[in-house]
Amino acid sequence: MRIDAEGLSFSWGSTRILKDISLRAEDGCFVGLIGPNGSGKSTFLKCIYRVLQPKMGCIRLDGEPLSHMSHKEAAKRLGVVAQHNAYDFDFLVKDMVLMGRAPHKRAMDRDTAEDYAIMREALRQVGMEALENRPFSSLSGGEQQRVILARALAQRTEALILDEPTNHLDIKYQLQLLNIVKSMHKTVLSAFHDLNLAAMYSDVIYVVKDGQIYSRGTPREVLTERMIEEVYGVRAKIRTDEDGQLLIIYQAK
Ligand SMILES: Nc1ncnc2c1ncn2[C@@H]1O[C@H](COP(=O)(O)OP(=O)(O)OP(=O)(O)O)[C@@H](O)[C@H]1O
Repeated sequence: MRIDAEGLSFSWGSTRILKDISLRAEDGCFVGLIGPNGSGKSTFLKCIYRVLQPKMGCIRLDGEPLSHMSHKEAAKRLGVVAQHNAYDFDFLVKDMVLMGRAPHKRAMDRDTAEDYAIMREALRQVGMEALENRPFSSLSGGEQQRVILARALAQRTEALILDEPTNHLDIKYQLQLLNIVKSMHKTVLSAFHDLNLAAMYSDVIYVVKDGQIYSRGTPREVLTERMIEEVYGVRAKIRTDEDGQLLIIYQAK
């Protein structure tokens, strides 16, 4: 599924946060979104997953305006793994993941054997199958993040929006989460702070600075010493290892 954002603008009061941002994620493409703290990455992703309403602009899924779709219809097509997972009620892990099935059901439908099978498969994919009966609140931050990914996987959407999905995860699970997502060949739009991870997993990277797109292209085109200096104010060296992987090495001064 292709995701297009065209001319998105968003303000908090009189402060303009997003200034005419356009982005395209082609079908099956992993798009990384990078930029400094406060540059507008989360705000942009929230406009896509409809927590925020852009002041101007249009979001289309395969050409169809998102604003014409019901929330349920959109949730069948877009799954979300966001940064903060605060819930007013405590749920069991299995119930959290079963919530991912909701867009595929009517209001009072019971969970079917197929829903349970999909829930267990999703928990297995993130290595959490042994914890299905634990209260979500009793999990560590990283375990919670993996359950949220399992819920998005159980939703069986064509596209995933990831807002700093590896925030609480140790390096093994950062790589595991991104490997799982990458192996599914879904359309992915993911914010990253770690530029080396962005380079490893993204087909295309958009750089956001002050609510605007500063540059876009392949990791090799975008992740330059000049960009890192101009956008982050940090000196870095870009190297390529023997496997052709880009390496960003930061300079202390
Ligand atoms: N409710 C709000 N009211 C006013 N300003 C807000 C509100 N929420 C966010 N902002 C501001 O919007 C700007 C963009 O925030 P956003 O969370 O989109 O940035 P980000 O690029 O995702 O940052 P980070 O990398 O730190 O997560 C920031 O300056 C932030 O302070």
